[in-house]
Amino acid sequence: MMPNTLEQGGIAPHITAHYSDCAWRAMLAEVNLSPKPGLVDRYNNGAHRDMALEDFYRSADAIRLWLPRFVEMGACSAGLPESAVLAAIRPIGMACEAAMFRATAGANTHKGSIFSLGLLCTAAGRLTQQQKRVTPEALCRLVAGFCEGLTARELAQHNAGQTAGQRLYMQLGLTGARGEAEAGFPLVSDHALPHYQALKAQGIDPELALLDTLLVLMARNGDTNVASRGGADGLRWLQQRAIALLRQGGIRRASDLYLLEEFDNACIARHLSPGGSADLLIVTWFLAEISTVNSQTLSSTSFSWRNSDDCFKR
Ligand SMILES: CC(C)(COP(=O)(O)OP(=O)(O)OC[C@H]1O[C@@H](n2cnc3c(N)ncnc32)[C@H](O)[C@@H]1O)[C@@H](O)C(=O)NCCC(=O)NCCS
Ligand SMILES: Nc1ncnc2c1ncn2[C@@H]1O[C@H](COP(=O)(O)OP(=O)(O)OP(=O)(O)O)[C@@H](O)[C@H]1O
Repeated sequence: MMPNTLEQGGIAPHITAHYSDCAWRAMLAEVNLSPKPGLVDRYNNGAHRDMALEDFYRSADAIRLWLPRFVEMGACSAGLPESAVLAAIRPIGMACEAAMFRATAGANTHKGSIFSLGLLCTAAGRLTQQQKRVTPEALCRLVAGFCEGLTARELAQHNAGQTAGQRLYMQLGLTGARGEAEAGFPLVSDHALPHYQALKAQGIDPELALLDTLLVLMARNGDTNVASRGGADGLRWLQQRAIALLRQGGIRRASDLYLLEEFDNACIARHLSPGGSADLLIVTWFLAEISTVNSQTLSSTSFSWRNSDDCFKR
């Protein structure tokens, strides 16, 4: 199914394109970032046997077609209570997920990213329609509003144990992607985003800053991807290793990258991949990019973004 064009709820097309392109570039920035522990990147497929870099590009391109629909739905539903919005965007999320699985012949490349970016694009559409400033704080607060009660509804009360996330809530109490969204992405807003921005302000190369920020997320995140493969022990091991690397000084220079290659090899040997932290890194990049764009420029200019190849070219 191809996405339908919805009535735009009054948002100029270039603004819809800006937020959806930002989300698409966030996915490319994450997957191109290398070397990442356990994850698919430009160097290898990490601890994954069913997907490779090209699948991520195909997946991101398939998702790209659906991202404007989230922004538009956010604008169209701007008069509804926040609690009604998730139900309005779920069919778009499901269709986008189906498009991702078709593009990758069944591999789960971006399920968590669709969920988080879909919510953020919807929030951007709503704020724009309401003529409010689109800031990281406002976006995260709105996502929390859209997801209020989600953990209780889908994990605590009606948990059929069908998905990895539901099973891990029953086994370990992890709330995964739902819990992070419902809390307004606190790992991103309180830790990853300020960390990434502070490193860049110190003049650290943005790619190294983003790799260090991935470690910050891995050190704290109750990642259901890691727990579904390695259980509580695997999650603890991965968090401890990220904490140790950060305590040693983290990733500041190109000469530190071998530490991530060693971490990658150890993750591959244990068959562990921090997919949830990768998703939160995508959220971090998206919010960092949003906060650098002046909203007045946005309302008067037509954007032509860089080609995907420009994202973290080596
Ligand atoms: C809520 C979702 C993510 C449920 O998936 P599931 O039950 O498997 O939960 P789980 O928490 O394991 O999340 C799935 C993915 O999220 C990511 N993830 C895992 N842990 C975390 C974490 N702590 N923080 C953020 N993301 C995480 C991973 O990539 C993982 O593969 C989602 O697939 C879903 O319901 N999709 C339907 C589409 C939809 O609702 N769209 C509306 C909003 S766009
Ligand atoms: N670069 C990346 N490499 C791997 N996973 C990523 C990357 N970026 C994001 N992810 C996230 O990780 C998830 C994929 O993880 P995983 O392969 O463990 O899931 P699965 O296929 O459902 O489980 P399994 O492979 O254990 O059967 C996706 O939902 C995606 O959002």
